[in-house]
Amino acid sequence: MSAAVSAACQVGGGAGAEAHRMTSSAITASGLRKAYKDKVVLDGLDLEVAAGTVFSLLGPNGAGKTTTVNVLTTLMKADAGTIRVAGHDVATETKAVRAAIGVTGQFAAVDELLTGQENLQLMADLKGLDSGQSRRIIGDLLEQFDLTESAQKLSTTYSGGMRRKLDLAMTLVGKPKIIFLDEPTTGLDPRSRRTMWDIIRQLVAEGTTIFLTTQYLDEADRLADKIAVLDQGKLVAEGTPAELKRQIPGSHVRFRFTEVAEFDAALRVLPDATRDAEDDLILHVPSDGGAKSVRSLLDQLDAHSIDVDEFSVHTPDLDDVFLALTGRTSTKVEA
Ligand SMILES: Nc1ncnc2c1ncn2[C@@H]1O[C@H](COP(=O)(O)OP(=O)(O)OP(=O)(O)O)[C@@H](O)[C@H]1O
Repeated sequence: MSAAVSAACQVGGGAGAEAHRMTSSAITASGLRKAYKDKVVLDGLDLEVAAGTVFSLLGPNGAGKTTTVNVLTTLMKADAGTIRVAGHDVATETKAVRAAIGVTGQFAAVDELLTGQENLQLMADLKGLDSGQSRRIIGDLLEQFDLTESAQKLSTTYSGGMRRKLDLAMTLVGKPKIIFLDEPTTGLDPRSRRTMWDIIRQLVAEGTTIFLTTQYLDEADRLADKIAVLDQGKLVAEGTPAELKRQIPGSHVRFRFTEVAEFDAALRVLPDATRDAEDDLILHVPSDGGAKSVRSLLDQLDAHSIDVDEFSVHTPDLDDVFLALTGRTSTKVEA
C-alpha cells in the first residue's frame, strides 16, 4: 500500500466526529469480486471479522491481500458484493467508514521534513482536536511508543522501526475503532517487532479491531484470533491458528541414523515409520511429540540395540499449513 493511500485513509478518519454503530462484527463482506480488466483478483470473497479481535489475512504474493484492504478501506470500489465496516455500508456510507478506521501501510505516511512531534501534531490538527486534547494525546502516544526522547528530532533521522511506530502512533491520534495494518513489522529487527506486537495486543485489549496482513506466519500465529488464507482470489482456509494446524497431518518424530543397517533395522521395528524424501538416513514416525511417546519409541529402538544418531520432534506450524493449502512455502519465518 502506498504512502499516499495510507495518508488518504488517515486523513479521512475523524476523531470520533461521527458516532458509529458498532455491531459484534467489525467487518463483514460477502460475495466480494474485483477484476482488473479480465484478470479476476477477488472471486466471491466472504469475510467476517469480530469486533475487538485480530483478523489476519495471509496469502502468497499477488493473492489479492492489498486489493482486499483497498476495497474494505473505501480506496477502491468492488465490482460486486456487499461490505459493512463498523456497521456502515462501504459503498454508500464512505465518510462514516473512513471516520471509524485507520490504515497503516508498509510504507510510512510519515513526513520526513517534520519531527516526530510535528507529524503527530499534524494528524491532531487534521482531526480537529483542540490544543489541550492534542497535547495530552500526543504526549501519551510518544510515551507509549517509546518515542519521547526522539520527539524533537526530524523523522528522517529515525530508524525503520521508529518510523513504523510513529506511523502507527499517527494513525492512533484519531482513536480509530478498526485498524488495518499492512505488514506492520516487515523489515523490523526482532526487538522492534516484539514492541509492535505488544502495542497491537494492548490495542486489542482496549477493544480495537485489527485487520492484519502479514508475510510472517509466526506473527499471525501469535497475534491472530482468526486467520484467513487467500489464494488466487478465494479463501482456501479460515479458522483459529490451532484449527488451521489441525487441518494438516500431525506432528512426528524425526530420527537420524549414521548407518544404513541401523536405518533398515529401525524401519522394521517401527511399523509406522516412513522414509524422509530427501535424506536416506532419516525416518519420520507419527507421534504426538510428548515425552512419553518419544521415550517409548527410543525404548523400542534400544531394545533392538539400534543406535540413533539424533532425533527431533516436529509439530506442524503455520508454514506447514500454508504449504499444504497453497502448494507454496510462504514467505518468511522470523529468525
Ligand atoms: N491496478 C492494477 N491493475 C492490474 N492488475 C493489478 C492491479 N493491482 C493489482 N493487480 C494484480 O492483482 C493481483 C493481486 O494484487 P494484490 O496487490 O492485491 O496482491 P497481494 O496479495 O497484496 O500481493 P503482495 O503480497 O505481493 O503485496 C496481482 O496479480 C496484481 O498483479
